[in-house]
Amino acid sequence: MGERQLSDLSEREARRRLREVGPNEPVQGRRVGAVGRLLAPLANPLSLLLLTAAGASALVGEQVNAAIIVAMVMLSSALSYLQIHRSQRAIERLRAQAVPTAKVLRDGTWRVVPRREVVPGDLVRLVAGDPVPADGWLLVSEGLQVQESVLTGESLPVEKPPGRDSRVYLGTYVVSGSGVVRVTATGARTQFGEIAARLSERQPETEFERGLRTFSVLILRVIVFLVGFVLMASLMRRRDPLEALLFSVALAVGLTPEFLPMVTTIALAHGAMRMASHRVIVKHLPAIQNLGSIDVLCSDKTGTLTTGEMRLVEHLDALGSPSDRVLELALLNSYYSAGADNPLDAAILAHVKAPAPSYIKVRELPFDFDRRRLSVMLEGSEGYLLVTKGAPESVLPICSSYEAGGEVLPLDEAARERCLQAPERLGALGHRVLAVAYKLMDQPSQLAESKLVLAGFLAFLDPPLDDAGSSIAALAADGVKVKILTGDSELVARHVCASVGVDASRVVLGAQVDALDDAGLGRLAEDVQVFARVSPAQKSRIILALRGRGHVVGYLGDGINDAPALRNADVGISAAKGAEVAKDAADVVLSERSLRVLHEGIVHGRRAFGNVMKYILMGTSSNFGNVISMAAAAVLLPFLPLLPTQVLLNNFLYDLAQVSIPTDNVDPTFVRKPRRWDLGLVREFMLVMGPVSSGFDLLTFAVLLKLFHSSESMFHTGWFVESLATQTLVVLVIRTFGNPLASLPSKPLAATVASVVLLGMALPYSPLAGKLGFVPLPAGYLLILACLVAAYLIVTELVKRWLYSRHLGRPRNSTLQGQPDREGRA
Ligand SMILES: Nc1ncnc2c1ncn2[C@@H]1O[C@H](COP(=O)(O)OP(=O)(O)OP(=O)(O)O)[C@@H](O)[C@H]1O
Ligand SMILES: [Mg+2]
Repeated sequence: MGERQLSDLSEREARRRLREVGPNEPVQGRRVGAVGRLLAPLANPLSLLLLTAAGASALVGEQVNAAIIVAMVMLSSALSYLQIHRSQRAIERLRAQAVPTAKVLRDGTWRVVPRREVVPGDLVRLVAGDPVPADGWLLVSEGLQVQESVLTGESLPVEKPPGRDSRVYLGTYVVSGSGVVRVTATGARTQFGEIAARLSERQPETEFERGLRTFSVLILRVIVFLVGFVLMASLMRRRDPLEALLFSVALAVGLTPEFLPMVTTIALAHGAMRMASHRVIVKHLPAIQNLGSIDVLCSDKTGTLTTGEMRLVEHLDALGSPSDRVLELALLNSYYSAGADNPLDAAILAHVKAPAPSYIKVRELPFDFDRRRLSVMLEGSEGYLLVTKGAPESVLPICSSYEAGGEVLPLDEAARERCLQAPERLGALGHRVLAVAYKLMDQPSQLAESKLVLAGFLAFLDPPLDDAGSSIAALAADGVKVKILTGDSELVARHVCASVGVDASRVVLGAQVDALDDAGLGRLAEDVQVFARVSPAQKSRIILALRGRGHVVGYLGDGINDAPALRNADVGISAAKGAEVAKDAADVVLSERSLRVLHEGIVHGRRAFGNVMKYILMGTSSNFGNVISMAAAAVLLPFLPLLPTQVLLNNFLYDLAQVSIPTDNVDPTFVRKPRRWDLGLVREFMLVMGPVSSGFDLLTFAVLLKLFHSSESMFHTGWFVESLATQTLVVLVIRTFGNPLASLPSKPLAATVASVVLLGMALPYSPLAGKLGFVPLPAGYLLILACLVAAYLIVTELVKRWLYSRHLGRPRNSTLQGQPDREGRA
């Protein structure tokens, strides 16, 4: 059936059906409305508890307290909401540049529409590399082969002839050939909608999210323990139960890193936006973070190390003499094959610049990455002609004779040896080599790829990219090992890798990969930098084996054959010009395939991570220490060490100072190594820095009680100011691994920290003081306070150096923290 007779949908009818059946999404994305998102931070149990407590306070006549609590809960929620909302909007705008599309026939013209707008009845054109956008049957098929392993487990592509029984399914993708599909079902109604949805989702949890979760569990445990303890102690001291409860809740709020989601989102969004200025699109925010953790980057060769623009440079007969005959045959193969959208075929067509002789195409055995060859059967005046081209290793075994100098001779062992000389010579020069073979037949009996005549070889030049060598060196210097996983031959891989500085002293072939179990492959893959003649499934296995050894693995590739590897990597990276299915499977899409841009992305990822880590270490050190001191004081003192509202205000101001952490500068040394969650460091910070900070709090208590014989209000005021100053200023120490005087914070961070400390000091002298329960502090105390804060900062600096050197200096061997550093380099 010609395409002219295809009955298409009108745009109007398509829109009507879209309204009727809904968008073509396997699982309807749960869209949270603006109100829902505004209320989400409020729904955190602590906020609810606080609001309940505020209600109770109001009932017993403490309206001021109630108002303060409600105001603070509202303000934090609003701030969080606004910031997160802004970042998400920015990310959605970026993501809109990478929406998946499909080509449909409507109102008589082929047009590209978002894939979610495909409706039943639509005619969809599929070419190699396209994901099948919905379920349907094939009206037209030109050697269409579909990879259905996600649904059937079958790893070889399935050939789909045209016809009503020839169905294609959402979730699969076209490996070669082309066709037109009549859509029968979309979205959740597709046969495999559910499976497809599950598969198209990324791994449920990224490395970063896992880290966040374990951290949250840690914090939750501490909160439950501490708050329970304080509540019991207060009740045993027969304090007012409402006040004791409020105080405990306030403590819990103080411990909760309530701005963590906001800080994380903003930090990651910052990274994403900076990457967007290099025209790199990040599809999921956590992918940025994972970029920063990558310690192994696997990549295919073409377009990463080389320009990807193929040029045909030689055409030789089987024994290596120049021959036009081989070029003629190659032209027939390229011209009549359906998936002509490929750089090798394009190079052949471009080289010849003349139309191919006219034949009738009878059949095609399309290219696939396991056979690595492609055959077409043509009908002409001399009978039936079968032309095959492909990797020499794949074509020679199906030949029984060869052609040289116009003569056809039997291909015995000795001849085979001689025929292999030309491709070896060309491969060693870094040329990609294809073999061409043919067979003449009277009958188109079967498309048997056997007993062919080897016509000769084609050599293609694909020069290495200028900046590939320097980018690989830069990545290596920053702790990212680059490994090449190519479907090309060992010789070519060796040559190209050597020219860009990848160690190709050992090259492992696909066949050797199959002989190994996962554990063995993992060990081997750590040592070897270059894999050649690997199939898509083997690429994927190598990635999984490396991940199994505790590496965070990125995969860069843009071909159909890269899709499984992209899916299985921690971060899949594809290019805008790549196959649709590769872009679908990727987390990050580069506008140009460039290792340099990717390197920058990795640095941005580490920066974002560095800032998130600062927030976490802040919260778990001085903030944690404060809460311990409060707990201790609540037990030891005859009165509450701070009023519940003061605890909340203190925490609120402290949080405010942290809002600008995502903007902070990150030490250049920090971004020079892959960074991963190190819960051990967090825990140690908590256990060491916390008590250090409590020590200074206790010193403050002593000063207030013994030196100044403070009243209850003065005690509250004195401690409020001390605690706010210490826990806020300590960011200047924690934010850098090195000397805080040599590494300056970003302007917004410096500004928020300074304003919060000054505001805290000014409050006791403000008109609000009375309502908040503050009294002016004596000048003498302020002087001592300044000394205490200075001493505290010096001590934390020393302790920080010790902690960081323990955690960041030593070679790691645990797979959970840092990457295994086999050479033991720090
Ligand atoms: N259109 C084609 N016709 C015949 N053979 C082909 C064609 N395309 C590729 N091949 C053969 O299949 C092999 C593997 O394909 P390809 O090189 O694209 O894999 P790859 O893993 O993506 O490689 P790279 O790392 O260079 O991108 C090629 O080296 C070539 O021998
Ligand atoms: Mg490729």
